[in-house]
Amino acid sequence: MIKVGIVGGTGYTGVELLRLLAQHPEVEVEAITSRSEAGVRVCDLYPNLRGHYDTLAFSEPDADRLGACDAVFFATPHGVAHALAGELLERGTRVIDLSADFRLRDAAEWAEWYGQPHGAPALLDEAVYGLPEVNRDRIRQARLIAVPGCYPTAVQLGLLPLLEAGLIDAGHIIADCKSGVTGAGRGAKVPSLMAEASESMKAYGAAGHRHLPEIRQGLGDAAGAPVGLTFVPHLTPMIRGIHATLYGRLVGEPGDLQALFEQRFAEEPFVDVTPAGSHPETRSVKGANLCRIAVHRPGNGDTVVVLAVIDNLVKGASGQAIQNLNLMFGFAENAGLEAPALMP
Ligand SMILES: NC(=O)C1=CN([C@@H]2O[C@H](COP(=O)(O)OP(=O)(O)OC[C@H]3O[C@@H](n4cnc5c(N)ncnc54)[C@H](OP(=O)(O)O)[C@@H]3O)[C@@H](O)[C@H]2O)C=CC1
Ligand SMILES: CC(=O)N[C@@H](CCC(=O)OP(=O)(O)O)C(=O)O
Repeated sequence: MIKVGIVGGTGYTGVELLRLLAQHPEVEVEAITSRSEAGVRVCDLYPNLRGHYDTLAFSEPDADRLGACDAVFFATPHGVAHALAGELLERGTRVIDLSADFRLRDAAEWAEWYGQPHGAPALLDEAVYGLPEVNRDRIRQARLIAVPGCYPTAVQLGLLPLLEAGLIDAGHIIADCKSGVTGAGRGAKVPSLMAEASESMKAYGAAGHRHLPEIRQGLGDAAGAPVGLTFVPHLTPMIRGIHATLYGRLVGEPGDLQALFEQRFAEEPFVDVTPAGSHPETRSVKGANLCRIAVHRPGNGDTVVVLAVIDNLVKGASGQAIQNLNLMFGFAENAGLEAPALMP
């Protein structure tokens, strides 16, 4: 058994880590932090966890307690992991950061998009981008993981086969994405109110969202050259889920696209290429650490359309974070992540 800590345990990704880790055979949650709920028992705030963590209580973030853990997850707003990660690594604790603090390789680009100076540029060289479908071997050796964002996970997985094979024009890619409201976190915000978000749908960030540089970085690696990407996120009246509709212009004759996708992900435990002609639904991945992908070529023309769905809190955050932990510690990659999706 290893001991883990969670910084930011009251938020949606924090409690999702707890839900998934309750089924993990190799992990014990040693510490969970919250400044606002310190002293409160986890099962009193989250009744779904009654019977699982009955003695575990939130505590103030404390470097000594966290530093006694084998690994610490940061499920916190941007900037928090910058301040604590270096000290934890020095104590021998591995760090898995669910925020964007270590996702961009360039500290100046991070500062530009996140509106504050990068707080730990010296750690960027060793941070590994935690997308196992691309970086599995590096993740196994890593001490510091930057878990990909939710939109970036769906968009990159959906486009990797096409870009790696050089089958689409990398200069003109479109990612039209929809998210459920838990993507905005648990903090009270007017756009997340039921009366604002239900029975309606809106785009946001069309002129430039902070996930744009992260997605461009990953797709550029896959293509071997900078990519041109239009990314437009939308807020939809779901609790969980990301739906990405991805458009690329084919260059030349692509062959069998269904076979290409099936072969690319044949060995991937958490990517499901759905049958030709299918349209995966967000509810088919709800609660599961899974990306389901369908590929279409309308009218046999020169546009390829990829549909990718994930649960933003699982493959888009906490499940993917645990997948990284499993690789780092040599556990079965699916430990704690075996539950199928919740339907209906
Ligand atoms: N929601 C999603 O779908 C996804 C979220 N992420 C990222 O994961 C991170 C967490 O997201 P989410 O769970 O939605 O966020 P929430 O807003 O729901 O929760 C944030 C948590 O961080 C704690 N916190 C806030 N400020 C600090 C601080 N300065 N020091 C220590 N703890 C702090 C809060 O508790 P308290 O204030 O009591 O200490 C709370 O527990 C974010 O970076 C988010 O962008 C990534 C992928 C998907
Ligand atoms: C619906 C909603 O507001 N979504 C969030 C992104 C979700 C997310 O988790 O972003 P990170 O992974 O980078 O933290 C947003 O658009 O900012």
